[in-house]
Amino acid sequence: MEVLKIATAGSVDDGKSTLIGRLLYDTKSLTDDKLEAIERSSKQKGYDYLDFSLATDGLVAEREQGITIDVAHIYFSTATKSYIIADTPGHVEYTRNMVTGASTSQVGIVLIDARHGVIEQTYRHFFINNLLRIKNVIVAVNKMDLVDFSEERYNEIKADFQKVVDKSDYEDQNITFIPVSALKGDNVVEKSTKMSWFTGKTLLQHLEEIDTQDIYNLGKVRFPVQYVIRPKTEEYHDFRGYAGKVYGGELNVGDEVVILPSKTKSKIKEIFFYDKKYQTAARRSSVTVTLENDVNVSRGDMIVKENELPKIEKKFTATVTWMDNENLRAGSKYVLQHGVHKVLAKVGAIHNKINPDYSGVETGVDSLKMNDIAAVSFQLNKPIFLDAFKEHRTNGSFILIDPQTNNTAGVGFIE
Ligand SMILES: Nc1nc2c(ncn2[C@@H]2O[C@H](COP(=O)(O)OP(=O)(O)OP(=O)(O)O)[C@@H](O)[C@H]2O)c(=O)[nH]1
Repeated sequence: MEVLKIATAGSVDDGKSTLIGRLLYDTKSLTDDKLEAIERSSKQKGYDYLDFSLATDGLVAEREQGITIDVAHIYFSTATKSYIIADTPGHVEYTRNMVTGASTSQVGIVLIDARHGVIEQTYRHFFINNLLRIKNVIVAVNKMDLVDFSEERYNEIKADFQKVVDKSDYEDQNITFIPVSALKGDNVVEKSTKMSWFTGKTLLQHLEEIDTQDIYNLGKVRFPVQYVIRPKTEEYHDFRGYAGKVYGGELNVGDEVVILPSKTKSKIKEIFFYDKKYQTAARRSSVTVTLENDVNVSRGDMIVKENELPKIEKKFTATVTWMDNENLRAGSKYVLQHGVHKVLAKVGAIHNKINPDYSGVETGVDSLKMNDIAAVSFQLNKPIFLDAFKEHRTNGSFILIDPQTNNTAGVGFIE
């Protein structure tokens, strides 16, 4: 079954929990005991509607206790797809959580309270969706019941949001606006009877119809070798397999390939998944391949197609989101982990700090604090095989590790 990963972001009280609760409720994904708890609590509180905030109560409880949370993941499925929702809090101090949540998502939901319209946080949420090249963004204008389901108000918000979209440099992005009432259930799973002026799909219908093929088939194939398999048994004496995960495209038997960094040429001879042989290794599959000739391949090498070489560089610029308590400073050193490689990286210049509210950039900055986003240049002690993040989400991103504390201190997206 297809899996669609969604990242949601909204400001406090925009109704994120309610929207997720409504999705779970209307798709009958809540367990009986959760359902009972919700009905009981709603009755106790004297509500004439269901208190969906309980559907995601684990997260809420953590938040109330002020515990630093990562990203909560919520799972549900329909007959067509399995869904994973990465639920991230929308505050500026959680920017790093939003980045982590969105970095593996294919769809972003930006929530807007219809009464308040586009606010500063809306810009930041959209910016993060753009930074991470999320192709499908759904702008859910919520609480339509509190603005009399007004088409005029909805159009006003849409026009305001469009001004932000016009500033974006990501042209292939699909942006879909949907007016909803998460609380009352309008246009989430069921079509609203109160907004006949809206002719689009409901949120779930839209999610169901997103073409995951289109999202997955991107970029060039990158096969970082995780293990070299050389069984020492007599039967397999000459066997040399290279195990790893296929990123960005497919590998086929007979493909002309190049092994990096040596740039030796070869051809894919066999593709194994467990003990069975296949003609094709699909994107994101974990396989073992063998090559036609006896070439020297080690862990950390990368197999790519002959005419699709990545860049081999020791110097590059990346957009970094900083995640550590200790500031990032120009001149300091980190361990940069890019796929299976760990190299030493020295921070060159911090070119500019980007204001995610689209108000421009700050120059002359020499340190970054937690949640800051900036263009930073790096110098490595060894070259890595990289792509620009725009062209390859996996091979275009990395993490920075503080060598003293071993903390993940930042994430980077190569420019
Ligand atoms: N009238 C109306 N109220 C809504 C709607 N959606 C959410 N609410 C209410 O808005 C309030 C906040 O909703 P939550 O779902 O808790 O908001 P949240 O964005 O998850 O907030 P945090 O958990 O604090 O981040 C609650 O009282 C909800 O009942 C809606 O469509 N209409």
